[in-house]
Amino acid sequence: MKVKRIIVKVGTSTLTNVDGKINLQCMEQLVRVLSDIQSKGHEVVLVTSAAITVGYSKMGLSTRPKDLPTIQAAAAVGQCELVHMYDRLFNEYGRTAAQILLDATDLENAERKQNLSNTFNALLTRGIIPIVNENDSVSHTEIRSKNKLFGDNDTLSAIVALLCNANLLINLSDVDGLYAADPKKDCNVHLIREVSEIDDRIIALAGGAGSVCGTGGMITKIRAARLVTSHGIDMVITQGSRPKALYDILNGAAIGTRFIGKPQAISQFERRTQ
Ligand SMILES: Nc1ncnc2c1ncn2[C@@H]1O[C@H](COP(=O)(O)OP(=O)(O)O)[C@@H](O)[C@H]1O
Ligand SMILES: N[C@@H](CCC(=O)OP(=O)(O)O)C(=O)O
Repeated sequence: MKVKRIIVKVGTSTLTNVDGKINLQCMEQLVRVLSDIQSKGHEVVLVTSAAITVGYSKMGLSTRPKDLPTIQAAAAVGQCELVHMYDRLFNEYGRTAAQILLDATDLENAERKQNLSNTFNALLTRGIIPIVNENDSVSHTEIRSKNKLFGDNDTLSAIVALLCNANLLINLSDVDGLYAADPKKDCNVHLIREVSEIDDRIIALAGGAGSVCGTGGMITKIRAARLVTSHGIDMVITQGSRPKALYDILNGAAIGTRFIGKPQAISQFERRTQ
């Protein structure tokens, strides 16, 4: 297996149970697989959602709050809980994790963007696993989606993939990949295995979020795929409840839906390791 720099994004629908609490079985398996992949020499960045959902559940609320201050308070509570659990689990496997919270303004400013890129490189080259989320308690681009560039963790994961010159972006969701239509609305649709061109036809297949806690749905995943593939990075969407599939993906198996990076654009990291 060639050494790769991999970004793995996991969605709220995968990481939480219906009551909003962390799905510990899923998180444990994911951390175990990521730790193992890292032991094999790969560099791993985890982009995690679920802070808001885990937070409002821990605050004793039964549904997602509607007002911004309470949503942002929930994000603060949930992020603390998420990172505490990730840190404990990565420690169990002898790994060191680090938290990075960012928002659009960090990337608009050249100096902040460079600092961020340097931080990722410093962590990754030391074998530390960055755990990334949008800084929801400070910014509200994600929550209100005013900013079209940023605004959800699918997009965030794509931006992190570019910033880190990653080789591969893997998006773990509650579906097996991109279907010909939303499989929660039409159970007869087929899974699309490979997409080499993200055109209007592909964009038209994508619907919104499939659960109350998911925010972007398939459309933000396709936009993320369009961003990374235009920079030569492949993206795979697959089922998050089976993290062991990550081994097969790294071995080149046809798992989920693979969006093929444009061949003319090879990432700097690829050039470094060729
Ligand atoms: N064409 C499609 N193929 C697959 N899933 C789709 C499609 N259109 C809409 N969806 C919905 O997108 C959902 C995944 O997005 P989302 O709910 O935001 O999850 P996550 O929390 O993983 O980001 C699926 O559960 C599904 O209902
Ligand atoms: N930053 C938010 C996640 C927003 C988001 O994009 O969620 P999802 O669609 O589940 O990936 C949080 O941590 O709750």
